[in-house]
Amino acid sequence: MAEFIGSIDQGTTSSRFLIFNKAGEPVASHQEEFSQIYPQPGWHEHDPEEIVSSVHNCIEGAIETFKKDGNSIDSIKAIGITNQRETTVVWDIESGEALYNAIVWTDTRSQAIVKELKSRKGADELMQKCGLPLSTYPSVTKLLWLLKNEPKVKEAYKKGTLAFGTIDAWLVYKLNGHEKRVFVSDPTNASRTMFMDIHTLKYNPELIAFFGDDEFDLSNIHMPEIVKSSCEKAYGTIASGVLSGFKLAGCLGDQSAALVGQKGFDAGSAKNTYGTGSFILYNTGSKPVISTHGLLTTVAYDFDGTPSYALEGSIAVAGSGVKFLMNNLGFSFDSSKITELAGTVENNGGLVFVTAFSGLFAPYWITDTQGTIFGITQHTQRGHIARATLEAVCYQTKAVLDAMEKDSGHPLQELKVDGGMSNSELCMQIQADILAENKIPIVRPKMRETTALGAAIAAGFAAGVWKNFDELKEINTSGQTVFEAKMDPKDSTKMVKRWERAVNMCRGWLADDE
Ligand SMILES: Nc1ncnc2c1ncn2[C@@H]1O[C@H](COP(=O)(O)OP(=O)(O)O)[C@@H](O)[C@H]1O
Ligand SMILES: O=P(O)(O)OC[C@H](O)CO
Repeated sequence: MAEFIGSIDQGTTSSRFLIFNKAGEPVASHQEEFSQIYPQPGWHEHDPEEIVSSVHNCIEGAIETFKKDGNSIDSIKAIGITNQRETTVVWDIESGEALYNAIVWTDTRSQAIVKELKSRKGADELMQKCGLPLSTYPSVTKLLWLLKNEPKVKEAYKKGTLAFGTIDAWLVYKLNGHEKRVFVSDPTNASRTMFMDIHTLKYNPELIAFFGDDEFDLSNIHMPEIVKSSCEKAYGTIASGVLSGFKLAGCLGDQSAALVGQKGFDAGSAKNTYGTGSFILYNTGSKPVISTHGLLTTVAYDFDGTPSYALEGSIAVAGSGVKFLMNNLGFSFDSSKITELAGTVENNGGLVFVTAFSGLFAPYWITDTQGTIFGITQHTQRGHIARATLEAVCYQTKAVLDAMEKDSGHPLQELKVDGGMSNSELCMQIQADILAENKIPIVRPKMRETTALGAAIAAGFAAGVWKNFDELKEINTSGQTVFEAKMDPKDSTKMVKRWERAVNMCRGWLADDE
């Protein structure tokens, strides 16, 4: 009988469920967008219950197609989970009820907390221990904001019933049903909290103590047990719906999942996923490399207790810039039309859009700024703004790749790409052009659901559908598109210099009390 693997992909803007065959081809899928809640400038929330119900809906939708095509659900051997990382959920371990909306990774409300933490003794050593710099991005600062500002959260802390988790932990907990109390997280997700020691893949009491204070001892909060990314027993089974009783057997944060789905298993291979944000992961093998050039150190995957690590360049705004032009400025109703609009002009017309909606992440880490457009004249058209929005991601990608080259000492051979925005041919060509001096080809696979594929691989290893990396070799290899630079490197270098000038000019826009 044919064997299939299910994959839950819980992203920042939508949830999906895909079913893959052993050749790594998706045979059925369903996708659902959910609400983006922006209560104040800089705040970004999701409803945790809506996230769970969107996942259930996607499972039901994909299974309907799967069955209609004559397949039996008994041929689904296991289910993997991949998810937006850092996004923070707090719930009461006694009731299983969420105590606040999920605070999304893009949210910058914890800026004052970050500033205070940076002044504490030991702040300089955090990076060596957990691989992340102090910023509003990791989960810990969101948790601290909730403890300090939300009475229900404080109350649960005092009662000793406060549970904290990233989206993977919340989903596994809810899919299993509250009664079973399956409370786990994998190292690729746990490494994004700042509580996990990047060297041991365990919670580090020194890190937990660093973030506490006289009022809050964080060791009193229930945190998920960290288990391998691929594991038949730890993740439990789905408790309700059409896949009730089916095993959850793998879990990876979405950016790690994309690296796995792109089969970036060799040290030196790298991918960029252009989704809501854009995330470049560079496999550094079995040793964590701590960046001295503004990158993060993260766990790439841990299938069998011998983890692989990656250097990461996190860019906060990619597709969300496209969505901003659509939803806030009314430029179009469809993402692909933004690309068309950008194609109506030959160049950016002198415009640089620093899309710093959450400040600028890697490799800059600038917090005292906001989105800024430079170079507007009477000549400026909507097409120029659309083009500058696409270019912003590509400039930041170049800055990250240059930092990776410095940290690793090796130039990158090729950049594998995926994610919603990689559907834009124009954007991928701009990317290749902006990298003209680096001569890095952009390689886009035909099947671009690589994040979901990565989670399916994690679950498939646990269920014995695949046994080793060699068996994955042929998956998703045909029909790739390669984008090479067409621009003269002298011209792209000029563009990059203008971008760097714009980045420097936007520093310091936000005053201390803003
Ligand atoms: N043709 C396109 N051109 C530009 N952006 C696109 C295109 N298609 C999709 N996108 C953008 O990609 C993003 C969705 O990508 P996806 O990988 O699904 O993100 P996520 O996993 O973060 O939810 C959206 O922000 C959307 O605007
Ligand atoms: O939703 P994405 O694909 O932009 O990914 C979100 C990241 O995991 C945040 O770190």
